[in-house]
Amino acid sequence: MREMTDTTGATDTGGTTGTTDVPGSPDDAAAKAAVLVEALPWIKRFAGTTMVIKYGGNAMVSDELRSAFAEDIVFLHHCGIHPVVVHGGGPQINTMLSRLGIESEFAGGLRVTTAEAMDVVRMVLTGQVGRELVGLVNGHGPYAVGMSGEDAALFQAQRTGTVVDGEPVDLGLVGEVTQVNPSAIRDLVENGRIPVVSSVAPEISADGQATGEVLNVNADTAAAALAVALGASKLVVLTDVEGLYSHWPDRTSLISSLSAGQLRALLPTLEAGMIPKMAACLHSVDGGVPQAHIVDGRAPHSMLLEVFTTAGVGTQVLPDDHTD
Ligand SMILES: Nc1ncnc2c1ncn2[C@@H]1O[C@H](COP(=O)(O)OP(=O)(O)O)[C@@H](O)[C@H]1O
Ligand SMILES: CC(=O)N[C@@H](CCC(=O)OP(=O)(O)O)C(=O)O
Repeated sequence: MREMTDTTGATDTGGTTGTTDVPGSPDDAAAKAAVLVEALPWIKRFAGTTMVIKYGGNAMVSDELRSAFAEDIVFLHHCGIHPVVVHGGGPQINTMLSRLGIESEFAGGLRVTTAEAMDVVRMVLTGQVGRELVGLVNGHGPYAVGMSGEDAALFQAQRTGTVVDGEPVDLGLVGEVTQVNPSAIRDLVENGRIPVVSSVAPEISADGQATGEVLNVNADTAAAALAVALGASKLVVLTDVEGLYSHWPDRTSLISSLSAGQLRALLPTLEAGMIPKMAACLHSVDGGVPQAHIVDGRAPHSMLLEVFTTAGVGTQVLPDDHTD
């Protein structure tokens, strides 16, 4: 098990093919066999469990990466793991908003969302990004089913604001998931499907009434709420950075592993997109998910390295009382 350490990010994935191995040579074959054998304990440990994989918009930057992501998801599925994908799409929303001439700003890592922007958020997440991921996964077989938090009452959300420099900020149509009804996700998983979830949610008022509005939920926050509700064995968050840095942007300060308590202490010092991301990891671990991981989605197949190798990659968050 990794200790809380700052590393340079160099990771021994144990058994990857050496550059000196000649393809097809006995050494090359032995190295490949070692990689497969190393995966065995992890397959045994996680087969039959549900993993929530959050795919950030910044990690979807090329066709190659998106295809590799779909392969990894199908790989998990065929190892007997039940992947549930929650996707983001922040940069894709930005592109559409600017194409339409709609201004957009962020506060505390969350989009200040007007009614006009909300229409675009919903359209891009459910109609564009989600559809594309469903299509890529289904290139491998009839697995993926797209859903939003509005479908089968998956999520209910209440409006939330944020605090920047001690001042409260009104975020408009932004929500925090207050209720998850995972029965539709469970039905899909039991039937061999891979749910692909967009993070918009119907609004519920403080007295429990549906308001008829739809709220924009940060995808990290939605993924954490879903991981807790599903009793997931892991939350894996794919983003555009190697993991959490204790002294961002000092690239020598990558944290390979930290406890929930250590993360709680670090959280007030974080900035930008890392705030909802690390708050989501903390929420999931506090809610009973045994481990949460931040992984660099720009490195093809980084998720497979995280799940199936001993050293893992990126940053992992563990409960305070973890034992192994
Ligand atoms: N302490 C930190 N460690 C790592 N990244 C950080 C940190 N603080 C801020 N960041 C920034 O947060 C970004 C990831 O958040 P975000 O852009 O919202 O990703 P995503 O689209 O995957 O949700 C990184 O690319 C980096 O620029
Ligand atoms: C409230 C809020 O900020 N919602 C996000 C939802 C998409 C998202 O979270 O996408 P990434 O994971 O790619 O950042 C947004 O509007 O950008």
